[in-house]
Amino acid sequence: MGAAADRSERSLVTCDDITRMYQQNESRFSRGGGNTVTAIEDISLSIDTAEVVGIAGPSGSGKSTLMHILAALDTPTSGTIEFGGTDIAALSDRERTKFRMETVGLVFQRFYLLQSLSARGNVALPLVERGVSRRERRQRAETMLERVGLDDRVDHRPRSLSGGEQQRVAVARALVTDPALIVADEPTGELDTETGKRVLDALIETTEDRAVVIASHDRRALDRTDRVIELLDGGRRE
Ligand SMILES: Nc1ncnc2c1ncn2[C@@H]1O[C@H](COP(=O)(O)OP(=O)(O)OP(=O)(O)O)[C@@H](O)[C@H]1O
Repeated sequence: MGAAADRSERSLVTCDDITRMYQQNESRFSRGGGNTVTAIEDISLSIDTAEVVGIAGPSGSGKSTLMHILAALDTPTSGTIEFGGTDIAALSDRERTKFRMETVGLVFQRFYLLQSLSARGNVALPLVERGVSRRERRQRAETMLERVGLDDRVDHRPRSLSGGEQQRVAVARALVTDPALIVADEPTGELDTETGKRVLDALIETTEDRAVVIASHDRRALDRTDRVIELLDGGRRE
């Protein structure tokens, strides 16, 4: 599908012909001389506000590469990505980091929770750099933990929580800043059916005013989305 045809008035994120290449075996002694791997090629897509979009495709098809670009963690080698009218590739690294912190919530399969902090402390962390007062941070973190069904676990450290509970803490942390976009890479990967469902409930329930993108191999997760973008060998499968 062409970029123009895939665009709508309510578009939050628009990618036009994005390609991401990686240099392999690059070293100081063979600068630019390594093999080039094209992870994604000429992908165009648009994501609307309040949409839940799945990204599917076999291993190596480019899902994670696309998710990193959608999350403004990485930029394409060519093509453009616009987020609410902002050209992401035109930002400096510092500006892009600031933009990401204000706009995107990340949920990855490895939860990246800090072991030294309680569940509440982990969820409150993104609010520290925003200058939110300690009292309000605690309150907002507890509200968010309640929303994901962990109100009885607020004082627990991550290592005393199950995998599913840790993933729900990660979801609460991604939601606490009220981001316009949630980018979730394999959020239910290692979870049993019931726990996976709870994680998805927490992610999807709150989508009235935000978009959610979920990359997954898990059919049960993809079935919960509004539509699925299928990748194959770095391109969109038609
Ligand atoms: N940093 C990198 N350096 C070199 N090649 C990379 C790099 N990251 C990804 N690739 C390559 O790009 C292609 C797409 O990888 P990507 O991780 O996006 O796929 P994926 O669909 O997420 O796979 P999986 O489902 O296994 O996680 C693969 O061929 C991979 O080997």
